Amino acid sequence: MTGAHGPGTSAATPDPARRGTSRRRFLGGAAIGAAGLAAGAAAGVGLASAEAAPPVTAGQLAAQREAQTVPFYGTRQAGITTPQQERLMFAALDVTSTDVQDVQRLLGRWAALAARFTAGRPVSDSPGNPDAPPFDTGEAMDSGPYSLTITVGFGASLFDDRFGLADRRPAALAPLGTIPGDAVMKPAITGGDLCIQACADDPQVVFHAIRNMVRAARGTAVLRWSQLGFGRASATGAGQTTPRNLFGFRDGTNNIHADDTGGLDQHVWVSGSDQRWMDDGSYLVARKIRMEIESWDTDDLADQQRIFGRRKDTGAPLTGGTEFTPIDFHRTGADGVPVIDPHSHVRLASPEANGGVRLLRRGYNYTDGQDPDTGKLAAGLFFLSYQRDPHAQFKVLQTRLGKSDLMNEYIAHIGGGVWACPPGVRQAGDWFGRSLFD
Ligand SMILES: C=CC1=C(C)c2cc3[nH]c(cc4nc(cc5[nH]c(cc1n2)c(C)c5CCC(=O)O)C(CCC(=O)O)=C4C)c(C)c3C=C
Ligand SMILES: [Fe+2]
Repeated sequence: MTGAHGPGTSAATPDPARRGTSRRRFLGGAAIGAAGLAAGAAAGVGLASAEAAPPVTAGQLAAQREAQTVPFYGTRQAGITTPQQERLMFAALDVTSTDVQDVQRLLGRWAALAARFTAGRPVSDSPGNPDAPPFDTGEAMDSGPYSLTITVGFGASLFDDRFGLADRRPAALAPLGTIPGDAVMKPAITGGDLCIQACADDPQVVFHAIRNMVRAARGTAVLRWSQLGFGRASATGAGQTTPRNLFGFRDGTNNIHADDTGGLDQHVWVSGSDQRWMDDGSYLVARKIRMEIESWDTDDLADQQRIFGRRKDTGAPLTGGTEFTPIDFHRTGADGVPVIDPHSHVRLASPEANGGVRLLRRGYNYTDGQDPDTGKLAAGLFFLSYQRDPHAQFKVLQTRLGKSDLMNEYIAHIGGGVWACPPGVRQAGDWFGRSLFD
């Protein structure tokens, strides 16, 4: 079903395998300089008494961070178990063409662009024709990749009767139905035929990636809604310190970490499902969750901690220990009352209360500035979660949380969606979700 020239072969998206101009040519040098210093320091151990290794400067560390790349090609998409970067831009798009070959070509163009952007390269190595708009929009021209990852997903609506894909829709992508707490989901920021999650350690790099991928969709798909995120609100890397959400609590302590391959295989990566094209993929459930931070800030510390079941300063469970001490859900106080409130967030979301259910959280804090109607800060958590089956995982947890989580007084789910993220793009010329169309 591939188009005559196959996806990804248009003039505006040259072969990503071609070596060309780096978005920032001198960065390689800067990174090698810093790495060289580190290697020199290691090699020079024997000489240490004679000559101390020069310290690595803040500038060199910043250059290293800027030059950092995450491999794009692979069996599984990056951006799912990749240690979480600092910045997010998320986009949901609707397909406007009714020709399935347009969709395939778009997925090929996106794969070629994603390969380039994640390597720190612009849309094209050519400056283009002075009488035509430039190939690349330019705002990341002086920037390295900053660990950019680009992850693409397919919404349930892509499997309607437009593209002949109805019988390829996995059971796991069937609509979740109404879940307690969903009453205020706004259609304008919910759903979408396609989604792109761009994560990097720089805000302009994620913006550039989404902007140019939306631009490359012109004539085939349009932007439906988007979201910027900052200050990763989950830890996914084993060595990452646990970040804080906008309620000020450590978030991600009990997440599935990148080195827990058994946990990831059990809870995150699809294998042997009813639609084999999804093997090595994962399902993304996103929720834009508004947080009433002004009222939260009037609540006393003891109550805030009761709501989560954890201490605000250290993240340790209220039953004692340090951040990573297992929670003792059976402990009662001298008064016979459970130390971890029966309606606390950690109890209701725990595997113990949900038949072992877990998911991988990858959320970001967000703010849309001030709410013009109320004057309050429009801020919250852009909850991103990956799993094998949203029905058996997200829905089970959110059904319990939506009914009686103490936190519900301070939050509202206002948008989001579910997308099937196919396996990885294997090599140049391959495209996102090729196995879906085979
Ligand atoms: C349906 C799933 C979940 C939603 C929605 C959700 C929203 C949400 N969570 C926080 C803050 C914290 N969550 C924490 C733990 C936690 N949350 C979920 C699931 C959802 N959270 C799970 C599965 C867990 C882990 C439970 C466990 O195994 O112990 C924590 C505690 C620290 C941690 O382990 O990460 C915090 C804090 C907010 C603010 C929020 C919506 C705005
Ligand atoms: Fe949570």
